[in-house]
Amino acid sequence: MRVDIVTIFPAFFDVLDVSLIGKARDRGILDMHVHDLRAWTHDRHRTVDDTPYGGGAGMVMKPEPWGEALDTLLSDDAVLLVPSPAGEQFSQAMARELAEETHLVFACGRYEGIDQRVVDHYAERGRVRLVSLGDYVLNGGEVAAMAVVEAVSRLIPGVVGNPDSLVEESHEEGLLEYPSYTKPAVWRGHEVPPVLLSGNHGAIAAWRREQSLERTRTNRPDLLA
Ligand SMILES: Nc1ccccc1-c1cnco1
Repeated sequence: MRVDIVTIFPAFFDVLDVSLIGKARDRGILDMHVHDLRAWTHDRHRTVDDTPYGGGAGMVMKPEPWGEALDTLLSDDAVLLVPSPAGEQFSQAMARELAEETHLVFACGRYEGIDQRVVDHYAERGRVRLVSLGDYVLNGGEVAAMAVVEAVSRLIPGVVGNPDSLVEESHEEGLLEYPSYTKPAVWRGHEVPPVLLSGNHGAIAAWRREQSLERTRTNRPDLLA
C-alpha cells in the first residue's frame, strides 16, 4: 500500500518513522510519503489560506494549492481521505475496508477547513471519503490522519508480527476486549483472576467471553444494539 499525506505540518508525522509503521516502511510493506502543502504554493509568503466568502471568523484553505497537490499525488486507484468533523465516523469496519486499498491520499486541513470545491472537484473524478474520529473538535486533520494510518496499517499483512494478536482486539469482533493480566500473580494485594492460572483453556475462554460481554454492556451498550 502507498500512503500520501498532505499537510502544512509535515514534521507532525515524523513519529511514523518509529514503531511498527517505521518497520513496515523499512520492509517495503508500506510506501508512505508526507508532503508539505506549501510545496504547491508560488507566492513569496507561500499562502495556503484566505478569508471566508460570506464572512465569519477564521480562515479557509485556498483551493489552488490543494488542486496542484492532489493532481500530482492522486492515482486512478486512490481513495482521497479528508479528515473532517463532518465526516463519516471512523470505525474498525472502515479500517478493514481501507486496508484492502492500494493507495490512500490524506488531505489534512487546518483553520476552518478546505474550500469545499476541492472535495467536490475530486468527488467528480474519484473516490473521496470524509472521515471523523468522533464528536469533538481538533485543530486540524493531522491527529485524525495519524489514527487512521495506524488503524489501517496494522491490518496490512506483515505489519504486525503475530497476526493472531489482531483477532482478540477490542472492536475486532464487535465487542470490547477482555481485561489482561501478567506476572506477578499478586500486585499490591490485587490478585490475578484464579481462572487465568487454572490451565483450563475452556474455562479461560468462557471467562474472557463473559468479561468482553460485561465490559461491552457497561461501557458501550451501543455496540450490542
Ligand atoms: N475537528 C477537526 C478539524 C479538522 C480536521 C478534522 C477534525 C476532526 C476529525 N475528527 C474529529 O474532528
